[in-house]
Amino acid sequence: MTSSWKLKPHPVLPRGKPLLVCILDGWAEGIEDEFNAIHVAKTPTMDALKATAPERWRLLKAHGSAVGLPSDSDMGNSEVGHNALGAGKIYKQGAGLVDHALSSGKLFQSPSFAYVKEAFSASPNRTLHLIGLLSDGGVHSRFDHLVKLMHGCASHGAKRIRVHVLTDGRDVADGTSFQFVEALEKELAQLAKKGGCDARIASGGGRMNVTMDRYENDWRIVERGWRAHILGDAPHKFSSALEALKVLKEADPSKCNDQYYPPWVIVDKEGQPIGRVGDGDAVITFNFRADRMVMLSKALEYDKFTHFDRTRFPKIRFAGMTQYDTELKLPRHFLVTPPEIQGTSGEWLVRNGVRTFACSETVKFGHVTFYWNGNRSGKFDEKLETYKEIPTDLDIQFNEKPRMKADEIAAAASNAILSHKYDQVRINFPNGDMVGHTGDLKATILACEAVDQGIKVCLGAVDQAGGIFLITCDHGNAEDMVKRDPKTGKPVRDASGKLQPLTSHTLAPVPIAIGGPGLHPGVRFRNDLPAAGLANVAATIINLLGFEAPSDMEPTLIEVRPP
Ligand SMILES: O=C(O)[C@H](O)COP(=O)(O)O
Ligand SMILES: [Mn+2]
Ligand SMILES: [Mn+2]
Repeated sequence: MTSSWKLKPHPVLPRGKPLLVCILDGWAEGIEDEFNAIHVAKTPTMDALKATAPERWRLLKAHGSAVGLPSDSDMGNSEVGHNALGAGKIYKQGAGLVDHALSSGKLFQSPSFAYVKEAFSASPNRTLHLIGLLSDGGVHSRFDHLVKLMHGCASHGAKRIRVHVLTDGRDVADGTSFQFVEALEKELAQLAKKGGCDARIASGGGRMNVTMDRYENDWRIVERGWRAHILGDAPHKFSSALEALKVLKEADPSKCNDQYYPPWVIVDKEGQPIGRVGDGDAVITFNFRADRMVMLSKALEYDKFTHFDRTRFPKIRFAGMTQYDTELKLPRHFLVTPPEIQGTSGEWLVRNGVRTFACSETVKFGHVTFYWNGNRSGKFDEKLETYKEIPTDLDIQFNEKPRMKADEIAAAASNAILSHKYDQVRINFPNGDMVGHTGDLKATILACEAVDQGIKVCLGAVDQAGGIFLITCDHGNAEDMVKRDPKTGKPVRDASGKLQPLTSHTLAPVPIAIGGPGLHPGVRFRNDLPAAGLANVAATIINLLGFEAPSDMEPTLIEVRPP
């Protein structure tokens, strides 16, 4: 170890106490009424932490500028939340970086733009394909980015544009796909009118069913997207995107929501797909967030690829909105440089000999590894780190089995704590978030109860091992399951009097609690950091492991007073 990586021992807090770091995904403090799944759920373990040790329980900011998002009206999300938690610093994140690259025009001056432009400006027959999430959620993508990108490409010579759209219903309300498609059709018509550009929607599907899988949970999802967007092949063929959404929903209203639409393609009068990707075409994926674009990028970029049979592998010029994996350098070409996250707590701790066990089930596994470590897919040190992924169940929606793998995660964490092989045991319970995104209130209540029971098991192990715990969350979701009037906070009803489920994250602050028999009795939360956020957690963890935190991290949340 070079001396620059050496952390000073903490003046009071010792090393050698196993530390549980437990992230409850999608869990925050909200209005306490019947639409707050956490409030309604029986959560005695979390309730006791709040009630019995007020100096060791507090709230943290988990949205907007506190996690590097463009504005305080941006809800938090797992990417920026886990980046901030792991790095201990606030970085300007993807959405803001793309805003700047587009408004300054720098995006269109980048070498990667020149690279894709070469394809679409070579001949009017060469097509530019844009693939991504059609949404203004600001989590994976934004509608205004897509619009600016299309217009910019047209003014740089694109004569034929095909947009392949994944419908959202997860970061925005279910059913809004219709509005987004209508708005996109208007922009495409403008491109035709103003620029003589033949611009159309060519294929699509629901984001949870088509293309946007993550962490290699289910390659069949990406394969369905490949077939629709690249090969022009899908079980459902329509003459327009609006027709696709309408007809599919009417045929099977229970299954065809925005998140889960099956793949569809737009065909011409002869029944031929209008947007197959051919040799020499350009492809841009317009999502800025990494996790759900990595798998598609592999399929688009890698010569050697075994996850499914691509049938045809067109020779394309491909660029991502950003580089989705900087370790893998994937994709090679990207329009906006991603934040360079350096000196994360993971790296500091490894370089000071701390042994870590990290675990979640597949859908959140990369959150406590890849995102925690600053968007890095590998380990820092094979010997000091153990990563355990518990496979997520396939082929069911998350409200069908709200316990998900909470029991397995709790058991793995407890065993790791009791083994005394690790100094830090870091886990993520996905339930509040994954079930919260379904909009199913009853199931989300069960999900929160499962998480609370999982925490209880983990805290039992912490007690037995004489350890310490730090429990916190990455952003809100389960604490608010209904759309509300922003001024009054009262639930809003649609024209037919029905309440509208809220499937997205929220702006709410998240709790953090510390404790355990190994915690020095004088440790308490400081009261001079009222605006602290997720980025203050890394220094806190480093202190609890017996070190002083690096000076460039956001300040620690704790102080030690004489007991
Ligand atoms: O990708 C998703 O599932 C949602 O868009 C955001 O959820 P996450 O930020 O909790 O992963
Ligand atoms: Mn999350
Ligand atoms: Mn989520």
